[in-house]
Amino acid sequence: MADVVESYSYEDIEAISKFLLERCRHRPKIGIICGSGLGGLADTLQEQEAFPYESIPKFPVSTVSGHKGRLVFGVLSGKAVVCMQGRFHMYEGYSMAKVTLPVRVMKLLGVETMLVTNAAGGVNQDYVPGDIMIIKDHINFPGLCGNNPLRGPNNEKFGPRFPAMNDAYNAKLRASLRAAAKLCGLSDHMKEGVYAYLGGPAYETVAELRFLKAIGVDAVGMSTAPEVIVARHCGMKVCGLSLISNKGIMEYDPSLVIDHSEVLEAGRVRAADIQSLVSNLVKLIDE
Ligand SMILES: O=P(O)(O)O[C@H]1O[C@H](CO)[C@@H](O)[C@H]1O
Ligand SMILES: Nc1nc2[nH]cnc2c(=O)[nH]1
Repeated sequence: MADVVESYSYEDIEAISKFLLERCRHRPKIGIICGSGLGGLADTLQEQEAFPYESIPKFPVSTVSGHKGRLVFGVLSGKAVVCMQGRFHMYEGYSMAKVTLPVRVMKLLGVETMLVTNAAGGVNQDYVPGDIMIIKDHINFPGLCGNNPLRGPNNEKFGPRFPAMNDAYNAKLRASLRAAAKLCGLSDHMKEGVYAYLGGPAYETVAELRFLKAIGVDAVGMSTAPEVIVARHCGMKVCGLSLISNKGIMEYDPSLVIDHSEVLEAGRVRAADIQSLVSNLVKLIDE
């Protein structure tokens, strides 16, 4: 017999989206997940209607600093959007079902296009803190060992048992991100590369970073891939951005350390640029 994996039924998710739709007048087709230190974007929405996670039935709560813990609806560049101002991570102790619950809720709210953002360590030696990487592809390390967010009974109402992931990050949206970067004068800071999702919460050892570099990883973090897999499974178009918050430490030099406050500081430094990049992207998205 199969072991038990935590899951939410379609009806559970429908009930959460109904709860939100009954209390909110926006009908967003665009969803945005704000990474560590990048939640300021949600504060810039016009006509905001915000729901603290504690107020939403069956929702997990944010436990990591730099993740405020609110679902914020509003208007950005003239379009209705919904932002997760704070995400959930497996290292917080949440199941994959909880980590990805908001994505399915967004699907039932009517979201068709998802922008996922994160803070990540630079593995590619050409990357410097402050660079913004358009995610071209990901490597889902926990997933390679079986901890995929789609593990467990498949709900056909969301998508197929065996979804394709070769086109996870939409090529047209990636082109729109490049165009948006040009519009706001950020082209020189833009990169495009492969994100590796590791479980965390420990940062990488030198050997792990050297391994990631050898296999073609450009940036590393502890999020994003589960959300993207679930979003693609239910047919959303997806694009992603990693703010390179720090350089991966590839040498045995104890004077070099990485700390979450450095990650949050990188977000503060680039906050206005990320906000203008995302608002230009939203302008370019066809609804
Ligand atoms: O991926 P986000 O949530 O942006 O945050 C990244 O930054 C935190 C570590 O500093 C980890 O949570 C990592 O995943
Ligand atoms: N795993 C991981 N996550 C991060 N998030 C921000 N920086 C890093 C990093 O260097 N490693």
